[in-house]
Amino acid sequence: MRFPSHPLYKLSSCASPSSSATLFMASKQLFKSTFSNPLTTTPCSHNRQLLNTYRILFSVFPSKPSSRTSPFCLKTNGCYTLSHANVPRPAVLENAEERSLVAMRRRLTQKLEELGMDIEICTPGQYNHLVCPMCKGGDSEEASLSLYISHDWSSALWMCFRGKCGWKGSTMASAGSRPSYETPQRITKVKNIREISVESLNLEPLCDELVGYFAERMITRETLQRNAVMQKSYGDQIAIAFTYWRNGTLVSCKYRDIDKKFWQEADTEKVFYGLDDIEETDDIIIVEGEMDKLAMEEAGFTNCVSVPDGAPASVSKKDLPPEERDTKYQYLWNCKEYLKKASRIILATDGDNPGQALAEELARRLGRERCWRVRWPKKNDVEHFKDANEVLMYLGPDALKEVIEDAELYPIRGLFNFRDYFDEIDAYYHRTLGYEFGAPTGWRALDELYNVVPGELTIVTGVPNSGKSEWIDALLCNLNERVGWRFALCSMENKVREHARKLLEKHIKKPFFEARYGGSVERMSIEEFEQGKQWLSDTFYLIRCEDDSLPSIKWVLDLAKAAVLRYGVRGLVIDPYNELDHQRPVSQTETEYVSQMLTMVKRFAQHHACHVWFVAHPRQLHNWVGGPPNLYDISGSAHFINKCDNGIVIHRNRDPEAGPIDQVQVCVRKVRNKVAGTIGDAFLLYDRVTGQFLDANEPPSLKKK
Ligand SMILES: Nc1ncnc2c1ncn2[C@@H]1O[C@H](COP(=O)(O)OP(=O)(O)OP(=O)(O)O)[C@@H](O)[C@H]1O
Repeated sequence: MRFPSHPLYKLSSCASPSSSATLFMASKQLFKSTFSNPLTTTPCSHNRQLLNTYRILFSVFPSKPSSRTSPFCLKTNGCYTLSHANVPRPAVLENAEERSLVAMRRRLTQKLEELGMDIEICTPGQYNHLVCPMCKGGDSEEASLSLYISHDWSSALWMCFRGKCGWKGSTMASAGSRPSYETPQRITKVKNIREISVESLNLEPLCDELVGYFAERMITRETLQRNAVMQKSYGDQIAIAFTYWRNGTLVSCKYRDIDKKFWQEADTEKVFYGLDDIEETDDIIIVEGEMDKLAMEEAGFTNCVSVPDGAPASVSKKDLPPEERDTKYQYLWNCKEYLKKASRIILATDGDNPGQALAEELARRLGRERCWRVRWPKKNDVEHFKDANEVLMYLGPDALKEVIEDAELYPIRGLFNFRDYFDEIDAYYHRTLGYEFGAPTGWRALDELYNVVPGELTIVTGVPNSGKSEWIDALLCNLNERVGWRFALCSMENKVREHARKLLEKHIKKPFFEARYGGSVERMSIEEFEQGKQWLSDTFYLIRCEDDSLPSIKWVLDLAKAAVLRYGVRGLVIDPYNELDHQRPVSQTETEYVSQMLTMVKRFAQHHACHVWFVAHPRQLHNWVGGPPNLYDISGSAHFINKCDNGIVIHRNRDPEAGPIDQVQVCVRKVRNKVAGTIGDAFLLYDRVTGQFLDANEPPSLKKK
């Protein structure tokens, strides 16, 4: 039957004085108690039905649950409470009965464990809740499997309460008996949708006290009337009844008690609450609860619907299921005719994580391009208001209206506006990010041309023996000395001890050994050496393949990521490129491979704000006449020069007639970021004794004996 005058139903004509007296008493109950009737304590009709099924099923067992705890007693948040009491184990098996109990328990345990149930914390004679071995509790990993083990461990019966799974079965401890169970049902469709009416559900007009309850939440009598909010009596207790309509016909009803426990009429159609309000509307607001839908109306928005089932715990990682298998969001597909014309859908779900997950799930299904989202105003310095009803209650209808008017486009992954980055751009402008101009190299001549920006990639090349590795080491020492950076080193050609020697010489500015190359310069003392070792371990982290295999770029970057996260390194050296494992699929050219590899390196650099120096050799130069090579000469691909942020060629003079033999030319051949430098050549002097690089006009800081 149809609700007689919806939406013009007059609540004021509701209760007679006598009935309102009864209701007043009843509502006292409502305000302080939970319902004694188990039907009213289940959160949804589906579970209620299952409970009924259970009662019938469990009557086949001879022993009754000993616990007086209701098998499905509800926590205030609507979750089932679990009993984790341990089963007492007899210390001594005094008689045959006890021995047989232990044997049965062992056999039953084994059978259940074979089915994947972990029953260690289960108590016999009670309903225990476990993670279902079939569906693993879905995305939220809820303990959805209800397992009943008989008192004497002779049998067990189970059912998974997840709509998508529904796995159920039973088994006996007796030898030879096999468990019987049905395969999980994949789709739970509401079969045989019931025809309901206000009369058949025994719905009543709201009593004054409930109207008062809504008034406290700033929901007026007019709004309640327009939405046909009613009540239902359960013995001496009452619940609010939110009526669900489609084309003026009552299709479902959801009840709520004062503890915010919800349950819904069984076998009714799942639709949005307030569906008829969005017929033919271009703009639609979707909220997470009936109270929010009513709150929106107070702010002047009737074009609003509420989802019927609340929000998921998190966004599903799976692809969207086909419509007919999308059980959790059936209500959306059932209402698709109403939604398809909407050009703007404002997702005004709760500001908490489930609310945001719901917004994302809705946007995935409705099409992000026509979705908008709201930002709930601040409650205080740390918190925001959670939903529409909270905003209405604390800030009033105008503030709620403003929230909706200020709705912003729902973000589409990969599609941005500069506005999305304003915080970052502001920080860049005000130079609060750090190293916007790059960290200086420590050489006056070079600082004009090249500065080290976090997140950039520098390719370093030069003919063999030109001093590439030495120069990078010297640069790292400078950076550490000036700005305290630490580094991850993947230097495959260096023995660890030799690399340590080179770095220590640069740091201590004395030769490591008393040997020919040191000439008359004093060797570093044991104290200096010990202090240097401490500096080495505080400054560098080594990425090395401990077996003979070549490391892949992915392997190197994964370890570098660990070094960033664990030790806060700001730079990574990969020296040289050709010592990495470069196996590639036959279908891929070297050029494609290099491009892909450099993309990975750049992503790593940007994501972790870590500068990467990548050493690559030039290809064999047949007609080399002693000049610095070109960046396009790098062996493998032009992508090295194309993809890097900075390209540097290290070149040294080997002809005494052409100039000083210790002179090093640092050719900055590419600088993408003009803030950090420009192309040009800087000249440094190499001190072979200490491995230091010095500005050409600066005398080496050598200590003579
Ligand atoms: N300007 C220079 N004058 C003299 N010797 C130098 C100069 N620069 C580097 N060397 C010496 O050249 C040798 C090789 O240096 P380094 O390993 O840095 O070169 P590289 O370019 O990385 O070589 P490769 O391409 O073989 O890896 C070292 O012994 C180093 O001391």
